[in-house]
Amino acid sequence: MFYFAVTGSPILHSKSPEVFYAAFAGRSDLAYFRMAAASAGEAMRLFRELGLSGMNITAPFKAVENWGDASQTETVRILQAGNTLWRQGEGCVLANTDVDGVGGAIEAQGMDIAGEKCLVIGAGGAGRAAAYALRVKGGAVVIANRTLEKAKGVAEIVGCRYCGLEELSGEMSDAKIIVNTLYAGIEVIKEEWLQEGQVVLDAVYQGSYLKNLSFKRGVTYIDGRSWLLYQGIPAYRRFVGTDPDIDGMKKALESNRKKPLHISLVGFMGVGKTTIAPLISGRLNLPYVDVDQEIERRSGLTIPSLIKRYGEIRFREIESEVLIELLKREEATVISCGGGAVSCPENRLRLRELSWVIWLYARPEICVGRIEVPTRPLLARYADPVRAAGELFESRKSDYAQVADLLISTNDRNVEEVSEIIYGEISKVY
Ligand SMILES: Nc1ncnc2c1ncn2[C@@H]1O[C@H](COP(=O)(O)OP(=O)(O)OP(=O)(O)O)[C@@H](O)[C@H]1O
Ligand SMILES: O=C(O)C1=C[C@@H](O)[C@@H](O)[C@H](O)C1
Ligand SMILES: [Mg+2]
Repeated sequence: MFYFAVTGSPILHSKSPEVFYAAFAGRSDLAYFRMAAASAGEAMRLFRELGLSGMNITAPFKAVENWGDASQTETVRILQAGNTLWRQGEGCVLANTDVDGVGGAIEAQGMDIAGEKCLVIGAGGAGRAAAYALRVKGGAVVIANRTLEKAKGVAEIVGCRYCGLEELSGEMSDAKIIVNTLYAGIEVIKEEWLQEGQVVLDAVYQGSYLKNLSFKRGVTYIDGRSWLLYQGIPAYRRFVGTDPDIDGMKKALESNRKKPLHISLVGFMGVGKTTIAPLISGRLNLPYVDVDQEIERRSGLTIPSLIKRYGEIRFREIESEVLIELLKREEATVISCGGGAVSCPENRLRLRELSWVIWLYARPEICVGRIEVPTRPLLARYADPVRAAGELFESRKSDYAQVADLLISTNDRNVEEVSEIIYGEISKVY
């Protein structure tokens, strides 16, 4: 099994998993998920700990100083920013496929960049890549940023002009290609500054104000999905070593997943599902149900005595019935699952269809440290429960990875901190 992820903050909005699963074209040995992280350092630790083969990196983690250990491609060295990390031998390589993304998205519209004035707004990792891509293709580039020093720094690297945001209206008047790399919600372009014949490429791929403005002004609008596609193709080649299903990727980008109603917590035993569910429920003002507690309530037996009396197979059937019934509720609910619920394919299918699936992760030895091993039928019989937990986790890892919308590590954070991250991510998409 090979594991891939996309990391950034926020990250739940990312369409990279949809695009990569389409590119995988049904290969069952590849899994891809979103990884929440407080810093690039945390993302790198998780990359190693989870044995990932590759990772896409989005804002705000693209700066090269975050990925000090990785060797760099020539473009990364020039731009000091990267978005694609993969394993090579004992080490990792960092590349910048945003450069391909910008060129590909504009050229797919049949547009020539050479000789055209190009205005790039924002001087973060994506802005740098855009300015460089346009410059390399012969565009006359200007980079605009709120902090002038940052724009100046990029201009020096790329060999282009720079300006502050107060000069935007003037610079836009004769620009042909305008690239927005600012976060969704930051609106700096006024409608009257746009003119017919211009092309706007947006890094944002959902709910950008520029889409509507461009439509009103007769401007060609290319949304971030096209950029995502053309940066994803070379990233896939590096990750997998073969060509992706590009038509499948395009279709995946065009289709919008129906927003699920519920929020489910999955993950290994002791990771914090039961403890964190009521905290999220309080934050989002939604009811919560813990599947294990619900089974105990209905059966009048504790989970260990239920397994002892009827066996694990029967327990799994009951768990599946209860979980699927809860997922079919019409009222949005926070559902905390038992650690093994994801092993059943039908459960995984339903979880994905009907809920945002949050994978709470902690190293197996941390999980074991949090539980009372003698009360756990799946671990108590082993002389070395940490080792047994490690093996059980490995055997379920692909199930968690394939079902998860979002991984959050509980290794080094308390339950309130975990709950806040989930709230922050969910409240942006819910
Ligand atoms: N982030 C954390 N930091 C420290 N302790 C934690 C953390 N998360 C959970 N715990 C503690 O670990 C123990 C196990 O947590 P909890 O019962 O919520 O796990 P679970 O994921 O529901 O496990 P299971 O799959 O066995 O039901 C509890 O005592 C809880 O207070
Ligand atoms: O939203 C996303 O998933 C991404 C956006 C861009 O930053 C890309 O550069 C990144 O690789 C993935
Ligand atoms: Mg529990």
